[in-house]
Amino acid sequence: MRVSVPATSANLGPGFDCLGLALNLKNQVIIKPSKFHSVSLKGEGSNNPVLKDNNMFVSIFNDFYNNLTQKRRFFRFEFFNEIPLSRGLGSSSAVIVSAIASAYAIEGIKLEKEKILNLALAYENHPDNITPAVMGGFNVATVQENEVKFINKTMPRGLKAVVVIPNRSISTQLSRKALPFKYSKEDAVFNLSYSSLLTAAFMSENWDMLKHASQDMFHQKYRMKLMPELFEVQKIALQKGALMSTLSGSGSTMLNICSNEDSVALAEKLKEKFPHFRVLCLDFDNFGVKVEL
Ligand SMILES: Nc1ncnc2c1ncn2[C@@H]1O[C@H](COP(=O)(O)OP(=O)(O)O)[C@@H](O)[C@H]1O
Ligand SMILES: N[C@@H](CCOP(=O)(O)O)C(=O)O
Repeated sequence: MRVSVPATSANLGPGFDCLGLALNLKNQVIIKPSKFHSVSLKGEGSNNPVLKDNNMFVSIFNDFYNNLTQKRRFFRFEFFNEIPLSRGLGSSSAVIVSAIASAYAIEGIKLEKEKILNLALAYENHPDNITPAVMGGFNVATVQENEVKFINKTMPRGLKAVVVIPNRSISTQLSRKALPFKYSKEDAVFNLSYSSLLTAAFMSENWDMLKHASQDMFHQKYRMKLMPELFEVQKIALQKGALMSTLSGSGSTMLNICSNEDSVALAEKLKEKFPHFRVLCLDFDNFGVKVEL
């Protein structure tokens, strides 16, 4: 059985903990019944011993599998990871979502995507990464009485994401602690109005509005200060044709959305200016988690 899951970019500026979209950068796992437990890793995280010995995917998979079947069986897990860890591209959501989907699928149980999403909430209580990881596309999501309420929209082929990935990681948990405990009414109204405008821009495909609507007062400035070069990435991206440029999730990646036509030149310019960062030109993913038996 093969399961794949896309990277995600959350917040999109003002939509802290509620907006997110999926990118065509994927983690895949092949799971086979085996006499012994074994793990092989290729790609991102393959030199990290924790991922081999105490893998979050394996522990979530086992929790669900054991609960579902009451059986003790062994598996071989072959991971092919494209999503960098702790860079704000939803690596932890990808693991959570794909582990849950895998545990059911290997027993031949077909689980609705909404069910996977609600089970994933037990591991990540903000729905902005897990929703696009499950559903693909652009998503607006909130949690009501332990259920994710969301609206999903397909991303068009005419746009690309140019992501700039620094070589320094930022843990989501730690970076959430760096945010203010309280916000003023002005900041709350600011983010409410910009997040609403940004959502309307995505839903109506008014791409010229993205630049105006993607401003934020809740988290970016606090987080980007930890890596001041990110302000320069944002400035250059906007000058060189990005429709919007925001911190991806809790960072350290910057997400730049642009037209297909502008994407190569934008990526080249960012590579030239920031040779020590990784720059990828990606399509959007519109499918989300995928199980192939
Ligand atoms: N491919 C993976 N396999 C196992 N665990 C992973 C993998 N990717 C991420 N993780 C776990 O998720 C953590 C990163 O989560 P987090 O700090 O939320 O960053 P991100 O922004 O990438 O989601 C890692 O430290 C690791 O524990
Ligand atoms: N809304 C969350 C999103 C975290 O995304 P990640 O990809 O960095 O895990 C936040 O801003 O903390």
